[in-house]
Amino acid sequence: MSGPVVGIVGSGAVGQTLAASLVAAALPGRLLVVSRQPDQVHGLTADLQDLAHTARSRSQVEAGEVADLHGCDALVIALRTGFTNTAQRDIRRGGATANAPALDALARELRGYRGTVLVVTNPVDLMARRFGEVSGCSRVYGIGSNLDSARYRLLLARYAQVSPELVRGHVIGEHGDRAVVCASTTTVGSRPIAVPVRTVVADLQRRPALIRGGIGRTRCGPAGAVLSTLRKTLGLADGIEELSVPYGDVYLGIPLRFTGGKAVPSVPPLTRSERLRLDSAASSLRDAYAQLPALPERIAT
Ligand SMILES: NC(=O)c1ccc[n+]([C@@H]2O[C@H](COP(=O)([O-])OP(=O)(O)OC[C@H]3O[C@@H](n4cnc5c(N)ncnc54)[C@H](O)[C@@H]3O)[C@@H](O)[C@H]2O)c1
Repeated sequence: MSGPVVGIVGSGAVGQTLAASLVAAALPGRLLVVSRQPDQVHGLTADLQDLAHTARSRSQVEAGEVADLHGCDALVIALRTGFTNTAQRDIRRGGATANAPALDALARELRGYRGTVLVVTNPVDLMARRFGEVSGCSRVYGIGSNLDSARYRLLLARYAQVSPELVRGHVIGEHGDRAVVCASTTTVGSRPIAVPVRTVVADLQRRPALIRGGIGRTRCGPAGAVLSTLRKTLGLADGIEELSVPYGDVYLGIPLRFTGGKAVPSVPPLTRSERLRLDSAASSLRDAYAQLPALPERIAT
């Protein structure tokens, strides 16, 4: 076996699609799948082993327990506890109260873990912060703003009728209703472009609903965002990912430039109104974090 060892926690829509993407790309030497439902994990593991064999992938796939995750180079947390999301606005924040205790329990078991942790569980900016604070892990990144940014570049390329590779631009802040479009620094073919911000924001907000309406859950986009981030964090590729990391006293999405697996913040110059929107996202996330269920006394940080 050669190649990094990657663990996935959660074997639902995102976990399954991600696992299949990783095996098809032959990124992990070994892939460990951990979840709450043993039947689901064992079924998925067998299916992925079939994929590895048919696609001639070198990835070995195994079911594992949380304790086994300490041996991984990178972990992806894509769990979702059972709850009904009734939120009409701030939909991703609807899972905060339900998911936080599961993240806490996992974080406690992973104290001392030294690898990379990618948090996918929503609301990702709050869950990444919670996981980072409870576990003490230093390489915790929330996935979401890079997916927003990829969608943004795709939509702009369609408006401008150019290839998406020609579009440069970021969506930062919250992976949610307070995402900030960095319109002032967006370029197409190295030239500034007048971004139709309202149209873009409306289209960005509609896109997850469009996907959910058709296939129940978003899964392929997040899987791609994780795959791309794993390559950067494991030092297999250099480049920029917009990820949720500590920003002042909160976590929110900013561009990080990865070189050889090491990240340096690379926030573009912001106009006054972009800066105000980012500050507003930070303030709202700070308030929402304070509303999360309290940590048990003995582990409060
Ligand atoms: N950040 C992003 O860009 C992004 C995109 C899409 C989805 N998400 C989020 O990812 C999460 C997963 O979404 P999904 O559609 O795969 O959900 P899902 O309900 O299909 O799957 C959730 C999985 O988590 C497992 N699970 C539940 N509690 C667990 C625990 N305590 N320990 C281990 N496993 C546990 C379940 O058994 C199930 O396998 C959700 O929070 C969703 O909102 C984030």
